[in-house]
Amino acid sequence: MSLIETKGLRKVFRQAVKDPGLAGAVKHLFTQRYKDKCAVEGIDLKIEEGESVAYVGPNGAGKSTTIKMLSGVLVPSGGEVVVDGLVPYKQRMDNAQRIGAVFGQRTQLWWDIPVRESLALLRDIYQVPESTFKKNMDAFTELLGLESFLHLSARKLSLGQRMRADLAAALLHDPKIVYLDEPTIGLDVAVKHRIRDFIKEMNRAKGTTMLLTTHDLGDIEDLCERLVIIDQGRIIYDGKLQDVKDAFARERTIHIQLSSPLPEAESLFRDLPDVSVNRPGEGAEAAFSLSIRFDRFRCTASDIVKRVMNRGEVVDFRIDEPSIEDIIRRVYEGQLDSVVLAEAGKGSA
Ligand SMILES: Nc1ncnc2c1ncn2[C@@H]1O[C@H](COP(=O)(O)OP(=O)(O)OP(=O)(O)O)[C@@H](O)[C@H]1O
Repeated sequence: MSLIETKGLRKVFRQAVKDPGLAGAVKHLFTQRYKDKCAVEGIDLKIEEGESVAYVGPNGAGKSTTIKMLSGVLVPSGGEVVVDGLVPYKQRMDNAQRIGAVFGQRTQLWWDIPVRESLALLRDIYQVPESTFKKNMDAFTELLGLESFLHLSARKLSLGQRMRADLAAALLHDPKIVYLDEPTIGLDVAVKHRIRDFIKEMNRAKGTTMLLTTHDLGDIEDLCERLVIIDQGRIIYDGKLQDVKDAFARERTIHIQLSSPLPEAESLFRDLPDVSVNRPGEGAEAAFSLSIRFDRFRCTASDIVKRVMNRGEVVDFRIDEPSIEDIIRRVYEGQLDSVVLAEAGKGSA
């Protein structure tokens, strides 16, 4: 059995239907109307020990609801969920010992006491042995740079400091699984990198299984090999991040710097389909540089560079990798349907 396994997992919320304005609120007091909102609609998910999985989707797709069911906060309306052999909503205390959770929008630290004391309280709650506590505190203090604000209360922390303290709090008891809900939201680039490095290190050194929800595509590319895309409560893609890139980002661009101008470079590629040549920059600079776009399934980067090298001296070149950002945006916008995505997933799993 996988470390995390769900079968047909569902969650239906009962939502109040109110007419707008004060009149609507008053009317609702007397004649209550409700509708069912299916937030998660039959999720089948298997996550193995040590995996790092990105769980992404547009706003309202059902990501947080899934994580809340995995962590035992919400009781499912249907289906099955087993995490490390436990049913989270039935065995909440045992489950809590094995998981850690970071919610970017909220903190689990006590608002008015110094971070150092919050962490000591968590040590007692989770009954972390003193030697583990000390080892983890030393490692986290260094990796996350906690020293300068351990004496401050959570109330006084900046967002980046708070997030680093929250990560330490979530991992203090060496959980097998960590749920990260938007762990880098609103952070500057330097703190983001620090947090990503820390997550990678925990996954690498301790084999911690990570399930990450994020709208930050840098997080996904940096931290996860597996991508699960959810939309309207259903999984529409589950496979390797690289497969999605391969299927939808066929286009590559090689930027070449030349030692002398190369006129009519277009003629070098006449026999190759789907190759186009641009000259970035202005004036003299444009004469020395080429940007060549090609379909990597129809020809290779070395084909392109070789042809240029036969006619001129190449000083430098770089290849632009496809960005996952555009692909996921297209999925969100419904441009790529589930059939096409399923095709991309063949060969993963
Ligand atoms: N407690 C609740 N009561 C009623 N409806 C809810 C509740 N929690 C979530 N929902 C609804 O369920 C759907 C899924 O919400 P969820 O928070 O899981 O989405 P999400 O994918 O995490 O979105 P986001 O990226 O915006 O955080 C939404 O339509 C939301 O309005």
